[in-house]
Amino acid sequence: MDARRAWQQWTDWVLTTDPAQRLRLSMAGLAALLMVACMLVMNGVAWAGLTARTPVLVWSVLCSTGLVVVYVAIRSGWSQRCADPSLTLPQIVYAMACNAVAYTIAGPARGVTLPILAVILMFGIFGLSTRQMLGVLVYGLVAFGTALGVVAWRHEAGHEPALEIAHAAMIVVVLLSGTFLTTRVQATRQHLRRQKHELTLALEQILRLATRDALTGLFNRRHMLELLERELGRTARPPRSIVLAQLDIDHFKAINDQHGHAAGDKALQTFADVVSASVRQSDVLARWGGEEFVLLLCDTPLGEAQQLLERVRTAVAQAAPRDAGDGVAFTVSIGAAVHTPGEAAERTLERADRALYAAKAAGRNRVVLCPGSAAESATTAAPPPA
Ligand SMILES: Nc1nc2c(ncn2[C@@H]2O[C@H](COP(=O)(O)OP(=O)(O)OP(=O)(O)O)[C@@H](O)[C@H]2O)c(=O)[nH]1
Repeated sequence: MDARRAWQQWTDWVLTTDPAQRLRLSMAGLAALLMVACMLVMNGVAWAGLTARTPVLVWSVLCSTGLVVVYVAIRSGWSQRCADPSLTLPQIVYAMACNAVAYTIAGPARGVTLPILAVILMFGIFGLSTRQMLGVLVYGLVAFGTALGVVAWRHEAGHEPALEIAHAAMIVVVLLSGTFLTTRVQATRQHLRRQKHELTLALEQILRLATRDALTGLFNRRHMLELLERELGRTARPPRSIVLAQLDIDHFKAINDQHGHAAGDKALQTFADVVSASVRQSDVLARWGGEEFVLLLCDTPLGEAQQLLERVRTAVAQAAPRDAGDGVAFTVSIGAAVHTPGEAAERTLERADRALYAAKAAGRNRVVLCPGSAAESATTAAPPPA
């Protein structure tokens, strides 16, 4: 395979692989580089005659096997079945075991393994929980305690009790600082996660306040106008049939006057619930202000809209006495207009409003449709009451 094709394949892989998986493989690659550097140092020590070559060679084979196993487990996707697909804990446990063994076979050069222990622990800072890191601390103390014991027991070349005590102290310091740093980083990450969660909730609330009516939970006028502009501004072939309806509760002032403002509020909520339950999921209902509401019916021919609005009117008349409290009954008058392609939302709403006036003038509790274009409607809509 030529270099250009290999490069192309690699860049394709980088572009198509999930970023989290790429990060896992990069981290595993970095750990592999560290192990390879460690193996080079150990083999250099052996070649320099400071220690026996065979144990170092066997150790190198074991380290390489571990690297290959981890790489295959991550690259094949197998590791994604695990709670931590980066396999941070197994990698750290294995690397520390290799490091402790290196300490016992490196002869007088065993001090070189200690900085490597510090680097291994750094990998845990972002990937391990505080509990896991405490486990690693205990495991490290046992592993390196055993390694120090083995060196002392074998009276290795260059074994100096004072030097071993210094090594032991260094190992304890490295393990304790690694654990301390991990707990600090974990606490900071937890704090950031909590803050992020709070910000998300605050943003959701701001969005709700900006787009919803506080009393009924329906969209507010401002948001409905945005929706209308977006929906009516879309061009479609053939043009879609869109109907806009204005709904106004009849004699609402009387409800407030006879039953109090709280009963009026409850009636508005009941009205919103009843109408929402009577329309389709795709229809959009908004509180326009006071006891006025606007309903957007997309992809709805006039005949179908008439049936739907009649259903809404009947549902309101039937449901109100039951849901809004004793004696609070009300009806709704509805005026609707078909949107003409290219017409501004305000114009269609004006025509729907004129139809609403006609419904009120004709005795309320009824649906009046204003079919056709703006020009046509001027003749078909009933005039407002004198
Ligand atoms: N309880 C309550 N009342 C409201 C709210 N917003 C507006 N109103 C009241 O709604 C009433 C509207 O009265 P009008 O505009 O005279 O209309 P109406 O009595 O429904 O008469 P028609 O529309 O002609 O059938 C007023 O008394 C407002 O105070 C609200 O949020 N809660």
